[in-house]
Amino acid sequence: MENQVRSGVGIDYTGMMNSPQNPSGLTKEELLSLQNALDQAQTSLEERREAGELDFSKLLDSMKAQVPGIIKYADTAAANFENLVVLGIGGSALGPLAVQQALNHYYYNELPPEKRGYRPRLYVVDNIDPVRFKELLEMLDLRKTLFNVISKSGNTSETMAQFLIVRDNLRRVCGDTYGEHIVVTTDKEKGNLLPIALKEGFQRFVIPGGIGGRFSELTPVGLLAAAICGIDIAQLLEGALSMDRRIRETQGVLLNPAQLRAALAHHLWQKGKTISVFMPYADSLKTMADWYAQLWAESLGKRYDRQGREVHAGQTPVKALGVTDQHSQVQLYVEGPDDKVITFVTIGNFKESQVIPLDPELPEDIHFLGGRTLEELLFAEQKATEYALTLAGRQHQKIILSKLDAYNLGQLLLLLEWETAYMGELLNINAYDQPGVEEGKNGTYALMGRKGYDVRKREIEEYGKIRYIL
Ligand SMILES: O=P(O)(O)OC[C@H]1O[C@](O)(CO)[C@@H](O)[C@@H]1O
Repeated sequence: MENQVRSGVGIDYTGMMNSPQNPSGLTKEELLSLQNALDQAQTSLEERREAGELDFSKLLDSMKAQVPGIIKYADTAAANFENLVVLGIGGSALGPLAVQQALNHYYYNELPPEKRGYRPRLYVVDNIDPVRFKELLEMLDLRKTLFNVISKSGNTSETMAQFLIVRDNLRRVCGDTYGEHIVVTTDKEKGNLLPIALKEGFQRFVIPGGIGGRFSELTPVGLLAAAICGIDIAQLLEGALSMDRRIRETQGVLLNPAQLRAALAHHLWQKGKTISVFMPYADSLKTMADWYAQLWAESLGKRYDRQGREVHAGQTPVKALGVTDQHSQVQLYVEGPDDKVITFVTIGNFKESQVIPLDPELPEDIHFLGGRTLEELLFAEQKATEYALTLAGRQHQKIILSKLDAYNLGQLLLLLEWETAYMGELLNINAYDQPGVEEGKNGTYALMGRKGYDVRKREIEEYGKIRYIL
């Protein structure tokens, strides 16, 4: 069955390969032509790993060793609180959100406590919209709420602002015990959050030094919230470790899944496919597309290559959802500019099945649905979209999860992280910094009056003098 792999995570890249139906697809020779570059990438990624740049892979074992401690804290937190609120942004929020949505009940927060295994509801607040924030605080009983403040740098304005508001509210409502409602996840040595946590005695978890936000889901950033909400984090890490080994120990583009995905992306990038669409066919993977978008965009969108030449590299990630977006974006994918490569993500076996009833009294035209299942309809629609794209000469591939569980999700996370690292090597850029984002952060500091940013403030004010406003 095409939407099936025996177990684990597989890649069906038929829709990218040359065939009578897809004459503009890649040939096997084209794929193999990148092998030397991929071998060099593999060597240099191992070196970077040793040097501490790829700690998302290197520290997986030590994360596994932390599991009992995390679970111990998580179980106590689950017994003491009805709500868990994650305060963070970017990599400090998207991973926890994606894993929760993928693995827990879709309506987890709405379930009665016994159906949640008496674990707290989870809210991930990844923005500073004042209306949403105020309404969240109004809705929660703060005496029954735990806040996990997550920031690798410990300096991010948005997260610090959220934290200050929450701390203030907690002090008013909970008095001297307010600190018991805050758990901080941040760097071991750096940032402003750390000294506050130490001074005020908040429970603390550490984000290891060599892991940037977008690569940090399998550290306490993601593991803590997942464990508090009853997700099997040991299995998540087991899956991650198995994919990590598979990628590190396998040679050859046709066998190594990260090399394959990066090679396909790189070939198509060179052929002008500047947009990478990530389209899961499962509502529970919708926020995984948000997580992937940050990973791909922030890692690969770079002005300079490693030699300082201006390259403006990077594919624009687009998030879509099957089948929903078949009725909106797919029109563009099939007939619009030929600048996209589409990755479907499918689940071989859904954990639930839903039969569509057959009613002979109803019009005959809808009888074909009766007796079939919703997942059959979903698979049929996904396959039909593949076919329509192929007929239109559009390139697509599919990541297949045999089923959606913690083990396979861990594998998927590592696959996407490693393929991003490989793509960084093929593009010859630094995939681990984000200088374009820093500029905006500094500008915000300046406009908000942070000490030491006066010159920048004057520059921005100067720039703002002439406006064209209708
Ligand atoms: O975890 P931090 O340091 O608060 O950063 C949050 C996010 O901000 C960025 O630094 C820039 O957008 C991301 O890379 C990161 O995930």
